[in-house]
Amino acid sequence: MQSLQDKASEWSGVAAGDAFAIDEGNVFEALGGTTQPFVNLSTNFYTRVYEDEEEWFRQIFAGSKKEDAIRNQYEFLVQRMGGPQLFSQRRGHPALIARHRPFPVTHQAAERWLHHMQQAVDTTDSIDAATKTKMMHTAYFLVAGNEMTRQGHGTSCKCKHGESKPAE
Ligand code: HEM
Repeated sequence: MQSLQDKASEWSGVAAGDAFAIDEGNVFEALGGTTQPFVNLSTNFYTRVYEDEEEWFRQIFAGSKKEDAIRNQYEFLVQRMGGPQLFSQRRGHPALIARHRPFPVTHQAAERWLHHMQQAVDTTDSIDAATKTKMMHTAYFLVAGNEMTRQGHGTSCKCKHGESKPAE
């Protein structure tokens, strides 16, 4: 039987090894050991989300204040990229699948999320090119993994996430 990781690779177009490249070094330290690059990235990302021209997408985030969403995300990213455990200290275990259960994370929403994250990553100068690629690989992989744990997703992904990846 195909493992969850194999499926995530197939659906996201990202090899499992590439998805975990983020763990090869300490990204937090490599970017200077401060929260600033992650604050910049999350602010950039959520500014795009909260100003999205697509109302159906904006609505998914309507229950959260932008500043709170930014903080939740950057604290998670700092921790995931090898920095202090800011997210867990304040919010507890990340449990991202459970935390996303209240939201309609449809395939279309996942595509839109990735689109904004790609744009945010591309326009955040405090992150170097190699790290940008690694971060997006991980994001594609996570989104694919999240999708397949959702009920009712009986068909496999027909779109090629890999095609919209940044050039390497
Ligand atoms: C697939 C598309 C996704 C959608 C539509 C989505 C949507 C949301 C929404 C509506 C929230 C609540 C905002 C808040 O109050 O913090 C949220 C929170 C969050 N999301 Fe996502 N998300 C997606 C993918 C991801 C991915 C790939 C990651 C991992 C990098 C992620 C990480 C987080 C984190 C850390 C939080 C804060 C959770 C908390 O503190 O309760 N999300 N997301």
